[in-house]
Amino acid sequence: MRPSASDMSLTNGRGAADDEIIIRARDVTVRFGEKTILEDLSLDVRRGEILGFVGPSGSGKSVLLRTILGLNQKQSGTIEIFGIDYETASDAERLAVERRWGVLFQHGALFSSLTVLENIEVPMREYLDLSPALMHELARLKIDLVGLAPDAADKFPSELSGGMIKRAALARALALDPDIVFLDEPTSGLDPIGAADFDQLIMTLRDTLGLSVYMVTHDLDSLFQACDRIAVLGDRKVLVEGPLSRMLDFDHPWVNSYFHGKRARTIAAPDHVASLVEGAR
Ligand SMILES: Nc1ncnc2c1ncn2[C@@H]1O[C@H](COP(=O)(O)OP(=O)(O)OP(=O)(O)O)[C@@H](O)[C@H]1O
Repeated sequence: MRPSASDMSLTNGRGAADDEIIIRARDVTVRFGEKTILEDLSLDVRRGEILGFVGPSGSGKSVLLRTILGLNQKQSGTIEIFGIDYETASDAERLAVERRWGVLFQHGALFSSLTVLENIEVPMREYLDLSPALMHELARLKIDLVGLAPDAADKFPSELSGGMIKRAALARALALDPDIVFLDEPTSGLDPIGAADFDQLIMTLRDTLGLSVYMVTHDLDSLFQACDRIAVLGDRKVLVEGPLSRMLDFDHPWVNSYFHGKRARTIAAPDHVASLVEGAR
């Protein structure tokens, strides 16, 4: 059963007890031409936590995600992931880091010409040296892990619902048994029950696999019910990070309107949480 919103206002989840920092960003500045997107930004992600990353549209959430993944250049600052600075790392170190993360890009980003099984096998082919039979077997385990029916394996993305696409993309992100997954807007486009189911899956994976989760989201339900900690991006840096209770106490116009707005008040109401739990059954 999902924890209640009031439970979630406390520091919670297995990550809270374990302070090991697996991503440490310090004083990160990213510019595109004259435009500064991130300036002296610092952020920690701890092992075993679900960190929700939120902020106004266009504030730079995707830019930060891409910068952590080494897909964007930064002008200054450092980002260590598993204690390794990806930018200055050797090829072997980079490979080792890449094998420990999985990414679910916005809209799933599955290869449309490949089946679900083949999509999940893409990272396995890239990073592991396994026989086709073993890869098939592992890919089928991932399909089961994310709650898809076995017959999803042979379907193409065009044959899947939005929720199934998210799950298939998550299965691909989990292909290498990563320590951390990066999720960019994982519940966007899902109906509330589908989104609640997906959040529940993420929480189960955190609890059973000890997975750390970095989740960019606009979804207040996810922030209130799934995230152990939240970080808010604004004014080119992390304005505040901590459990939900910290967001609720933090005095900043955007943070106030987001976490105390009408929609947030509805979500925080226990009846709403109960109805979501009931609906997800
Ligand atoms: N490669 C790029 N070149 C130039 N500008 C870019 C590039 N990538 C992102 N930007 C700019 O950086 C800013 C932040 O974009 P980003 O996509 O990170 O916002 P976001 O917070 O993820 O927004 P949303 O919540 O709407 O997805 C935007 O003004 C965007 O136009």
